[in-house]
Amino acid sequence: MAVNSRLSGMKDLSISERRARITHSAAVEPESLEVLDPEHGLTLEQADHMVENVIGVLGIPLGVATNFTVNGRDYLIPMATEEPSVVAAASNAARIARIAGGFATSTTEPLMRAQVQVLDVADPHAARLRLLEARAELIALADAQDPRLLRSGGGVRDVEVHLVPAPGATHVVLHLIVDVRDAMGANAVNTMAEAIAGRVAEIARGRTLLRILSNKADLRLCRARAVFDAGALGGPEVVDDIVHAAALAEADPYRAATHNKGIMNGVTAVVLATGNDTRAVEAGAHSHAVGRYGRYTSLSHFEKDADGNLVGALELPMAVGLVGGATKVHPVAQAAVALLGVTTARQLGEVITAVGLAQNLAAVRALATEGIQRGHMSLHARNVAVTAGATPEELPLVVSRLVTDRLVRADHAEEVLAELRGEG
Ligand SMILES: CC(C)(COP(=O)([O-])OP(=O)([O-])OC[C@H]1O[C@@H](n2cnc3c(N)ncnc32)[C@H](O)[C@@H]1OP(=O)([O-])[O-])[C@@H](O)C(=O)NCCC(=O)NCCSC(=O)C[C@@](C)(O)CC(=O)[O-]
Ligand SMILES: NC(=O)C1=CN([C@@H]2O[C@H](COP(=O)(O)OP(=O)(O)OC[C@H]3O[C@@H](n4cnc5c(N)ncnc54)[C@H](O)[C@@H]3O)[C@@H](O)[C@H]2O)C=CC1
Repeated sequence: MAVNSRLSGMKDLSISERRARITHSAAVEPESLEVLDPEHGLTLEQADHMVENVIGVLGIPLGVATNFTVNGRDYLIPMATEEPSVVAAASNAARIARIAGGFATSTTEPLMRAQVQVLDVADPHAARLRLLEARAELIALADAQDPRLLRSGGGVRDVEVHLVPAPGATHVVLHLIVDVRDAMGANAVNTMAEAIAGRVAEIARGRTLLRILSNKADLRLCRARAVFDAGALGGPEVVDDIVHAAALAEADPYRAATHNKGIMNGVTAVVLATGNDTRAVEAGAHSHAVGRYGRYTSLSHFEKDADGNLVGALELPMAVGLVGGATKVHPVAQAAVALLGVTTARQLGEVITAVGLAQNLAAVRALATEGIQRGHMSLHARNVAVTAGATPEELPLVVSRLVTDRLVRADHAEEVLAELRGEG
């Protein structure tokens, strides 16, 4: 069944009504969403198998972003986040992108790097050539570690040898370039790196030290672009101002860090929802933000097209997988993957990149127009009211007062509560 992600008014529904709309609009059975109930999600026993010294599990809200079209196909996007307005913002931007056909995405092959560091090499330049001469032998040795990966069409694709000038010596660093197919790939490439290290030491005539993947996944890139209709954004001045805002992020690292945080609001939420490694994706993104000019800058770009509409473009390293890691063992992650309906790691990475671009656009549009506080803080007001002690019955009244008074602050929430309760 084709998914229809154009769902309006989800915010006004109860949780069970939202679930009913989702199962009606996507190819998932209602029972598959039952694991989203806290009492049916990750069990203590499952958690105890995942990490060490387990004493409990942490619940994070799982929302669904609507309106996404990627490469002509609709997706409902599971997002795990503690931050208010993230899911709303992604849905809002996807709604605008949809007018011009949604997001177009592409990806490289899923290539990860593992590094093998060699120390105490007397002749680093000659050692580099000796290692490159042994390319076929090293590839065969590494490939022999992972027959399942080979059967899936993956395996080592190349060997590079970098000479890294470091204090006191030149380090010889061999890179194994591995096609990890649908895995995130860390365990797969780490096993290979450890397996070839002895032979690398012999050939280089040195001592191997670190044998680990690089989180600078610069050969595993996902790209997303979209046209955002000028009228739906608020007019030509808004387009120009978003371009001005993006220009500051390109030029100024103080702004770039916040701009990129806005992108990661979306990216990390989907990475987490699907049980993937958030730190790996974040490390990759921030190293990519330094880019080829050696200066930290924005990951995305916004420009005005010939028709006066806004065009957004985003490229990100994307080390995510569908086999291995928590994705396969966490029941909620499995439900999230089923809801997304992705079948390859590359497809997952492309959708995540589209979400990153949407998230970025929503935030920058808010900043370039009314400011972040109205949209974000009116949703954050619920947290503030609960923190101040509002009961479920008092909540709507307190939230509405905080928003109308444009004072979304704990002290004001306490004042409003005292007033409501006839105190003071
Ligand atoms: C918050 C909005 C979307 C309101 O925007 P709005 O224009 O008031 O929204 P609306 O009521 O007209 O609704 C438009 C659509 O937005 C979605 N939507 C709207 N409200 C909800 C809701 N409650 N629950 C679910 N979905 C919602 C929904 O898709 C809805 O369509 P509909 O369903 O009506 O057909 C807008 O102001 C916005 O996009 N703001 C940006 C918020 C944001 O970026 N938050 C992230 C936290 S701030 C941060 O960490 C990053 C930052 C900002 O520093 C990054 C940077 O500096 O670049
Ligand atoms: N620096 C980092 O980012 C590090 C991350 N990790 C962790 O490593 C885990 C991910 O490692 P993985 O190697 O992805 O997991 P994994 O080792 O659990 O699964 C990958 C394996 O699945 C098999 N496989 C089956 N079907 C496949 C297919 N279609 N495509 C690819 N492989 C297939 C292959 O044998 C492959 O080696 C994550 O939990 C991550 O947090 C571990 C060490 C360092």
